[in-house]
Amino acid sequence: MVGAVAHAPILAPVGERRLVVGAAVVRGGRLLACRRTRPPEAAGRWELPGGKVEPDEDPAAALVRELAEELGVDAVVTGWLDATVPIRETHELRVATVTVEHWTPRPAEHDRLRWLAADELDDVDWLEPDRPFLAELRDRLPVRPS
Ligand SMILES: Nc1nc2c([nH]c(=O)n2[C@H]2C[C@H](O)[C@@H](COP(=O)(O)OP(=O)(O)OP(=O)(O)O)O2)c(=O)[nH]1
Repeated sequence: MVGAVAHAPILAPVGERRLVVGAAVVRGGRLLACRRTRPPEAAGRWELPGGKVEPDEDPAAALVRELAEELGVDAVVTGWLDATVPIRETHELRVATVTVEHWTPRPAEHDRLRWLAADELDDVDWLEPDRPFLAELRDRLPVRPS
């Protein structure tokens, strides 16, 4: 038994992990998805713009900072989705809704941006932790007439 305990993975409980914040930016009824370029194992995968919250940093302030750094836009956080989703063993993802008044992005870290309608959210290869948020995000987007 001692051996089994010694070899158990050390998983930090949700809440003790370092927080990563992602932004749900919606314009014209579509959600912004960004394609990563690094690290190699995540390059080509899609995510919400955002990043790691620094120690003692307010999560909303961190998201505003990340959107300025990554996209060169000035964002306002308007609310948070309910879920908190683990990222590997060390981090956890929360997602906020944001508004961006003047949308003139200068992508500094992503090689492609896409605006996805409700029925297109499954068209890109999202990072795994983002997938549990898609149903709630889809519900917030208008349904397109078929
Ligand atoms: N930004 C962002 N990161 C995500 C999402 N989903 C997800 O699993 N992640 C992961 C990818 C990375 O392992 C981690 C965030 O790292 P990052 O590289 O984007 O953050 P950062 O700019 O603050 O990082 P750093 O390189 O300066 O340390 O969280 C998402 O929707 N947005």
